[in-house]
Amino acid sequence: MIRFENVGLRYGMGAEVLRDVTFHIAPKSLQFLTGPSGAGKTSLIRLMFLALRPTRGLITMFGRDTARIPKSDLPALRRRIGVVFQDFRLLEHLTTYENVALPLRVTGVDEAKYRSDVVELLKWVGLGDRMHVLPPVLSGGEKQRAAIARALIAQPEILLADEPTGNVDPPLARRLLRLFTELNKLGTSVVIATHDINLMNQVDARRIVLHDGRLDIYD
Ligand SMILES: Nc1ncnc2c1ncn2[C@@H]1O[C@H](COP(=O)(O)OP(=O)(O)OP(=O)(O)O)[C@@H](O)[C@H]1O
Repeated sequence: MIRFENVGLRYGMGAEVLRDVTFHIAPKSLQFLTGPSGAGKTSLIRLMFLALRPTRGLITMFGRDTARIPKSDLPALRRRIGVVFQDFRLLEHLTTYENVALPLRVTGVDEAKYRSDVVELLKWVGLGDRMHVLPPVLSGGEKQRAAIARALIAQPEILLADEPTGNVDPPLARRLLRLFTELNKLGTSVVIATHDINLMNQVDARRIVLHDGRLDIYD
């Protein structure tokens, strides 16, 4: 689904933060992306979401060379990828329900067609009773789950989650992990960026490990 071949990335004139990165995210796969702080996990996720372009190397996404994808095709391609950002990026003037519904609303779909899907998904992530409040009233863990629901509402083929358990206590982290493994069993590829060893030890999944911009894979 997503393939990197000898990808390098540098910001401006700085040193390369990713070097000769080669890997493949297979359909229906589950993997952790890990490594010390500053190793390049967020940068790698931004490349996978087409929010950044590599300085060198080849990235193919759903079989297409991303360097040749016209800008006008990017929104449709991005809809096939769900992202949970480290800082949630919820819109504060919209309710939880409206935030989660937004990816569908912007495509012009009639609300009557998706209302029950949004409600069902919010219940699935445990926010059934927090649908109509604004993000400033939500706890860190609730914001986290709202961000996960928003990433999933358009039924992406792949979910990229950047430190999705960074702001929650261990029981909630385990619950979120269960949510991701359930989602994976339903057929979605999942990439979880984390440096939480305890979390990784709970699931037998592939580990993509970044060290100083280079990558090792432990299947
Ligand atoms: N916009 C940017 N401009 C310049 N340098 C950047 C930018 N974003 C990240 N970097 C640098 O790239 C390197 C990798 O950062 P990145 O955020 O990808 O690492 P990370 O593994 O996600 O870290 P963390 O676990 O702390 O979130 C760091 O040295 C960082 O300072």
